[in-house]
Amino acid sequence: MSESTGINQSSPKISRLSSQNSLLDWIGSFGSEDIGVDIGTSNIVLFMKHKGLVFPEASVIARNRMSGEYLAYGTRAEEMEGKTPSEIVISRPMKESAIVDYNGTAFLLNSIVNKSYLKGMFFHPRLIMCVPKGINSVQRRALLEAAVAVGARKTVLIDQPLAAVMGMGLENHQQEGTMIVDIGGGSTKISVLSKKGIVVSHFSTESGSTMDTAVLNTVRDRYHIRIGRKEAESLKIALGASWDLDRQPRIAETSGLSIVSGLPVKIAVTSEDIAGAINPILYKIFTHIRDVLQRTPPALLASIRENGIMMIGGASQLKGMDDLISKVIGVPARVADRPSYVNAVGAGSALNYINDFRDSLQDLH
Ligand SMILES: Nc1ncnc2c1ncn2[C@@H]1O[C@H](COP(=O)(O)OP(=O)(O)OP(=O)(O)O)[C@@H](O)[C@H]1O
Repeated sequence: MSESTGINQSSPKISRLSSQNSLLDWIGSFGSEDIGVDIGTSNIVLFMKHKGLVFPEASVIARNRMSGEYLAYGTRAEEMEGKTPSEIVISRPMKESAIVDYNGTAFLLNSIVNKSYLKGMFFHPRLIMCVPKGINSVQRRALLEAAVAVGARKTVLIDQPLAAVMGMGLENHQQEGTMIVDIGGGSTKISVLSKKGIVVSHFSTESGSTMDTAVLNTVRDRYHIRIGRKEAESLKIALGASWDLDRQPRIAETSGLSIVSGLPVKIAVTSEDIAGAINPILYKIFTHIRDVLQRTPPALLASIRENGIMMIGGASQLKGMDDLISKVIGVPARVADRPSYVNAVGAGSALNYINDFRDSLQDLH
């Protein structure tokens, strides 16, 4: 069970912050900033109270294998992938929406905050961080330690679906019977909310990244060509999930290395190939959606049917995915505006109530 905060917009839960009047809080408030943070497997998105949305950075770091020294972070580190000598390791500190490299996550977050804000001597921001519903205590601690590394003087953890409804601008009374399907780079999170909070939720590891792996394997097996993850991602984005809807053949070109000749080659991949690769993943996601609907209290089902399924997360933008969900599940589905940023925007909106929430950093002591 998650220990993170359930935020109710119209009547925020009041549990007074004991460190609110502390000396550190007072000193830290000078020239400081409140920041909403969404650390994802693929991207980190920040929302700064005084600046708004910060352009997302890839959740990637570059490190020297021997010395352990960090060399780059974010999109710059991602661009180095496959182009560096063997002593430089490019890695993702998050896997399947969980922290797997604690120091790497702290370095990444610290670097992005520093870049976005000229860190002063007394820079001690207050953070609201999104967490998947049901996060375990080890992951919770890891996130709080990353917050400490940034010098945070207060940190509030907010369940992602609650951040999402705020990010979509829904008032508390409008969230009754809302179903959110968040298909990200590392996981799919499905939640149903009532006015009181999250009623049913489900977490699974089907994701944009597992789709990329499936595309990569299909191209290797079918065409005997080895392509990179970026190429697989581009094919997924270009051809999407619409084959199952209209059976219109579409093609996209990609380049890779022939396994037979060892030479670089260019090939055309079809939408049918991509459907063959990603359909087993999509249909698992549909099964999870059905399971969640079956566990949803009947009183909320009518509102879900009326409101439709809200899709967020980068991979919800897969071409045809909304129509496919509508057709298979029988409930209209639509993709939210800026689906990759909704959680961070929601955490940013929650900053207005930050004084009212308990400081999770207290649990570290
Ligand atoms: N137009 C698009 N069509 C299909 N997939 C897309 C598109 N744009 C981005 N994606 C995919 O979205 C995924 C990243 O989504 P997002 O940034 O929401 O993930 P994340 O928040 O980092 O991950 P998570 O929340 O699962 O830990 C990647 O797999 C990427 O390929």
